[in-house]
Amino acid sequence: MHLKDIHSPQQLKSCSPDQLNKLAAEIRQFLIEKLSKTGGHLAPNLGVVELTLVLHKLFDSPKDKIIWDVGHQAYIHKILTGRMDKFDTLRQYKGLCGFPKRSESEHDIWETGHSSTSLSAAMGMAIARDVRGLDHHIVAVIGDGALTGGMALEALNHIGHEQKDIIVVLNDNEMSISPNVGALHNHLGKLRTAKHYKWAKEEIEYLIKKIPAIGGTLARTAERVKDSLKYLLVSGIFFEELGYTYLGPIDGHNVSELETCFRQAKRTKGPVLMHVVTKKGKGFAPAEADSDTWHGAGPYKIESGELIKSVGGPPNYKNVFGQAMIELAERDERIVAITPAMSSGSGLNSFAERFPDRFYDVGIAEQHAVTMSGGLAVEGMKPVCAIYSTFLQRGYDQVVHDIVRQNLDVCLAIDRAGFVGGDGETHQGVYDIGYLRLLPNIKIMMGKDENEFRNLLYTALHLKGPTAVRFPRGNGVGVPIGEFKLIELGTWEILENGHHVAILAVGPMVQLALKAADQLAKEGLKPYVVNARFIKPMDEKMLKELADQGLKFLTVEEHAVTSGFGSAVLEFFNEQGYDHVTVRRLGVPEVFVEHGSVADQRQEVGLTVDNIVHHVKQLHVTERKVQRA
Ligand SMILES: Cc1ncc(C[n+]2csc(CCOP(=O)(O)OP(=O)(O)O)c2C)c(N)n1
Ligand SMILES: CC(=O)[C@@H](O)[C@H](O)COP(=O)(O)O
Ligand SMILES: [Mg+2]
Repeated sequence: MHLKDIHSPQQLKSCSPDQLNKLAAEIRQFLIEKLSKTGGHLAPNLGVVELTLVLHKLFDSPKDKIIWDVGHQAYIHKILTGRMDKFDTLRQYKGLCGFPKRSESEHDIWETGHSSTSLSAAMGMAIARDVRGLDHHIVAVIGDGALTGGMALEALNHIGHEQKDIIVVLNDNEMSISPNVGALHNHLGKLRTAKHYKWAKEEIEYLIKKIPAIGGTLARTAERVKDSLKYLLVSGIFFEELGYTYLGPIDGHNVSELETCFRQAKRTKGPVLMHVVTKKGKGFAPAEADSDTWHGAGPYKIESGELIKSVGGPPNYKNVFGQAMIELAERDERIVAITPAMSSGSGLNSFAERFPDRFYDVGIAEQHAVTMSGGLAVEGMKPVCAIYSTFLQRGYDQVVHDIVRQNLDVCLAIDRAGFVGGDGETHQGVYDIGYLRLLPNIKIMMGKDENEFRNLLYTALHLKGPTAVRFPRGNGVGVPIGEFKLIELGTWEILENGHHVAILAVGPMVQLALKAADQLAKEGLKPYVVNARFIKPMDEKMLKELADQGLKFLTVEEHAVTSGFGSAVLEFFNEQGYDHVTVRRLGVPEVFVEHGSVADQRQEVGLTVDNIVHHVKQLHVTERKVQRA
């Protein structure tokens, strides 16, 4: 059977291990070829080819539920469930989602993107199954990185307590995006090397009982031997003490071994922890050698493994951040950088090499990262918690309860603020202004370009109390990088003087606003263009001055309109008694914006030069109507 013949997982049921191995080779070739054009999460997927094949051979999806934690490694699952022909559109606008998507297939039983949710979802599904008297299997595939996520441990604890029939497949490749961290990771390391402790106790009993004649007696005796044997061997005692039957470590690339273990897991009552050891990037040498880089890669040349990157041009914001952090840490030994498992993505690898004792990758643990930053601050350090906007959602109570309420000097460096492109709806950074600006004490800011971003980071580190410095995914504008300079808190910048309408733009939207102003000038219209670089506190003096001129306002932000910067402007004028000021808000409506390019996403919601032009003109028209009335 060839890969092109597979249209349903049912076709795998009759495949021999040898046939599955041949399919695995075809799948790897398919992934390497397709992703060389589209980019995507190559290394994670190359590591789970055999695992996914055996899962779909031995379990009956969608009756049996297969959940993929993070879900970035579900490409083979998608290939085997009828979506192979869509891979040319992977992570593209209106194309195949890079994560499980319920609307794509009945086999995508649970949508993921953020890490560590699979076990909680599995528990919910298991309770539902049992309450309804059903008997299907529930399998959650979770990586060693995702297992460091707090909610995964919460669920692991609960499942063990309730003794639910759930098969937890720990896909252990020793890697998060970067090398995995933590004591649990170290424990797994011991288990990984325990080649002799291959089977759970049931399997030992099963083998002993097969010994002719004396097997039965021996089995009873073996109870004591086995228990002592278990303690003698490096065993999954951590998991077994939590109530799991531990099976492993298992070679995650050995189809026969995987089949034997999954068959054993299927007949085991109660929760099972299958410890599967895999190689991230397996089958593509560059990805095996550097699975951090190839965790999520852009297009590349297959032969050389060379990533196809645009050379020259403006610097990437994450690199601007990383460089700025090094320069700032050289000046101030109190500065400490914290990242929840995103050191590469946050541009902090060089910082980590330069200041190893002032850099902490805490694992996929956003809540811990935020509160640990608070601990650093109360002891006089200057923590910079580098965290994607979307992942900060995971640590929100810690921001409220631990940081802002205590008014601690913590700087939240909020990366990927705005649209993120291919990761799509689970990763858009479009809510943080809304969930932060309502809090007392916090200052929120976003630069119009990479140079101002540096200066705002510098300013934030000189302010008392909590700060949030937002910056987008992708490249800057290409402006010269100057010396650090302080920017007065709460001051905006008028970039274009004008009349009738003031465009108040945040971050990258400033560039769109300036382009719109250029277009409008050709038609004799000249709006103000204001760089609203402080979202909280706003430049209230300037707002009043502009309103007193009778101007109308157009706010532009790559953020949810509801609760965003534009709402803050509306609230301000309302509270200040400016009852007749017109404010139009451009931003992200109350929809989840799916994967595609950032340009696609902006186009979809109307964050475009043309739409800004349209709204300024519209405000002029209403202006003339009011004058005529
Ligand atoms: C809450 C959250 N934080 C961070 C991330 C970013 N992230 C995506 S995959 C990943 C590493 C996952 O490691 P692991 O679970 O071991 O899977 P592997 O890539 O090794 O297969 C991280 C940190 C995320 N998706 N969700
Ligand atoms: C799957 C996941 O959550 C991460 O791999 C994420 O895709 C990284 O995003 P960036 O590519 O913006 O660093
Ligand atoms: Mg891993």
